[in-house]
Amino acid sequence: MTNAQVTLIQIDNYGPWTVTPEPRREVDLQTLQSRLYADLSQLVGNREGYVFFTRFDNMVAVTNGLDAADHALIQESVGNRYPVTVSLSIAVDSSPAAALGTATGHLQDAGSAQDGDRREILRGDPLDDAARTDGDVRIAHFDVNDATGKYTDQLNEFDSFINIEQGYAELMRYMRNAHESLSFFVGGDNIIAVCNDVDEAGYLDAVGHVREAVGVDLKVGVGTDRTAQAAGMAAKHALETCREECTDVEFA
Ligand SMILES: Nc1nc2c(ncn2[C@@H]2O[C@H](COP(=O)(O)OP(=O)(O)OP(=O)(O)O)[C@@H](O)[C@H]2O)c(=O)[nH]1
Repeated sequence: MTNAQVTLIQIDNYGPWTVTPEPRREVDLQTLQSRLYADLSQLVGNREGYVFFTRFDNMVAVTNGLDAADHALIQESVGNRYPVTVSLSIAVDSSPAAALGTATGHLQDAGSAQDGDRREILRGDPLDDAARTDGDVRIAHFDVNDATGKYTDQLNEFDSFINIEQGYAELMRYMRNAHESLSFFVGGDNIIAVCNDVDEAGYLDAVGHVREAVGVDLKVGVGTDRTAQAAGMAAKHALETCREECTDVEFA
């Protein structure tokens, strides 16, 4: 059984900050958000986790292997580097969607995202080190078949983007509803899903659903390990096997 440790990262009181004392320049907000994501990706990545940018003001991380002290250090580091602070909430569940739901609940209980007094909350219980196994994190790395030939080299960038985003929108909803899995667009034509125990038929259904709904062809490599990065790397190798064998789904 998988045991995903998910951390919700939320910028504290960000909405009011973006308009105080008057609306801040959009380019500065975009720069702050992308730099914060880059720093978090490295801070969590150095400890074998993954961070997904989702809406930038809220980000989702898979943090198996990071304990409470690691989270506190990351929080402190952000507070020292940025004009904003972040709250972190951790939860563990065999269902990634349930883990994120629990983590979100802890933070909502502590106050609103736009509450000026709710800052640098750190809540939740990381997975006990003794309980960790090589089966804790399952990552499915989805990739569009021949995105270059079908979209990038054929269409203008915006129409390519619409096709990729429509594939993403269908997949994220399907994986969320059918498999309690969390899927994130990570650039290019790539989507990384944090999954629970989905079998081959489940992935084939997801790929078939997206093909039928919006005409986007996907393949997927699946990896399982103790940490997000190890599982993610195994998933990438499985994706290479899909390319070699011309298959839709491969497990590492
Ligand atoms: N984030 C991320 N992006 C990638 C990765 N591999 C490729 N990309 C991006 O995806 C784009 C398309 O690359 P590919 O998926 O290799 O190309 P393709 O034309 O779809 O070919 P096939 O996948 O072999 O069918 C690249 O331009 C990159 O932007 C990856 O592992 N991670």
